[in-house]
Amino acid sequence: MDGVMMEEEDDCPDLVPIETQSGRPAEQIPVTIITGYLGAGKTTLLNYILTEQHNKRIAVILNEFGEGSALEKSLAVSQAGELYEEWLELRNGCLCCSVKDNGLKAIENLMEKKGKFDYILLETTGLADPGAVASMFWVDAELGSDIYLDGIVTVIDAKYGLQQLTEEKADGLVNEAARQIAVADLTIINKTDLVKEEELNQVRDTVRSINGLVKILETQRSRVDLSEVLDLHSFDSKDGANLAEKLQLVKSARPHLDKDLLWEKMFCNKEGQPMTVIRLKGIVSFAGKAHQVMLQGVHELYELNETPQLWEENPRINRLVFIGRNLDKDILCEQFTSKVVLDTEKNS
Ligand SMILES: Nc1nc2c(ncn2[C@@H]2O[C@H](COP(=O)(O)OP(=O)(O)OP(=O)(O)O)[C@@H](O)[C@H]2O)c(=O)[nH]1
Ligand SMILES: [Zn+2]
Repeated sequence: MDGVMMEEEDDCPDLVPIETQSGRPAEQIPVTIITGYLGAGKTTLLNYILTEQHNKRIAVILNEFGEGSALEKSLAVSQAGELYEEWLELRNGCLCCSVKDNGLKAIENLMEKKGKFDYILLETTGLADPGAVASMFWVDAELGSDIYLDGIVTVIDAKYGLQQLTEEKADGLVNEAARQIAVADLTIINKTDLVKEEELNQVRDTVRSINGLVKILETQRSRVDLSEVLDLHSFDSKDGANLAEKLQLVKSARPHLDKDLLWEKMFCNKEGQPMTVIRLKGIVSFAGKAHQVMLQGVHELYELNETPQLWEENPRINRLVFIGRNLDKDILCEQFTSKVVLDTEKNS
C-alpha cells in the first residue's frame, strides 16, 4: 500500500510553481504538521501555541474531510484571537493528489488574501496519513516554494493511545495511529493526568518501539514549551530533499517482513487486494545459528523461538506456512527472499 501511494504521488499533476524574482524564495515559511488520532489533543495544542507568547503571525490550516465538523472546529480554534483559517478538504478519490493540490493551493490562497505569515500550523484529521500530507511539501527543488516543512508533531492520547496503536484494523487497512507515530519528529504523549505511571511507561515504550528516533514529550492539556515544537528544522535542507530522505528512512527503518506484512498489510496480491495473515508457522534458518528457529504467528503477533533441533547436515531450507486472505505465494516468496538477502548482507 505504501509503495503504491508513493508512486501515485509522483504522478500528481498541476503543482503551481510559486513565482519568485531570484528563482529562489527569499524567506521561507515553516509549516508544522500537527497530527494524531481522534481526540488526542491536537486542537488543544493548536490553541495553546496560539495563545502562548510567540511573536509570530501564525496561520492555521485544518485538513478536514468535510464531514460537518466545521462549526465545531472553527469554534474550537477561534478563542485564539487573530486567526486565519483555510479549509483543506479531502474528497473521496485519490487522497494524495487532493492533499497535494488542495494543500499548496490552500496555503497560496491564504497568503494572497492575508499577506505573509511567519508560521503555519496544519492540523490533520485524526485519521489522516501524515506522510501523504507531508509529501505535499515535498516539491521538486526547481519548482520552488516559499513554504517548507519544519516538522511533524504527533499527539497521542495517554489513556487510549495504546489501544489505538495496537488496534487491528478491518481487512487491509493500515493502523493510522501507528503510522502517525512512525513519521513523527516529535511525539507528545498528552493527557498524562488520566493515567498511572505504569500505563504511561507502556505508551512511551510502544511509541519508542515504532519510532526509535522520535523525540517524546509528556503533557497535560498539550502544554509544551513552544521551542520544543516550533522551528524544529527537522528537514534541514529547505529544498525538501531531506524530507524525501526521511520518508524513505521511515520506509526502510522497518525493513522487516513482520511489520510490512503483518502489521501494515502493505503487500497485495496480483488483484491489488491486501494480504491478511491470520496464522503463520514455519521453520527458518538464521545465519550463524546452529539451531533451527521456529516461527509462530497469530494475526499481528509473532514469535521466533530457537528449537533444540540442529541444522547439522540438513540443507538450510526455510519453510513457511501462511493462512489468511488474499495471500499470493509467489509474491510472499519474492518478498521473503529479498528481505532475507538484505538481512544476511547486513549481518555479515
Ligand atoms: N483529561 C484531559 N483531557 C484533555 C487533555 N488535553 C485535551 N483534553 C480533552 O480532550 C478532548 C479532545 O481534545 P482536542 O484537542 O479537541 O483533540 P483533537 O485531537 O483536536 O481531536 P480531533 O480533531 O477531533 O481528532 C477535549 O475534550 C479536550 O479538552 C488532557 O491533557 N487531559
Ligand atoms: Zn482537533
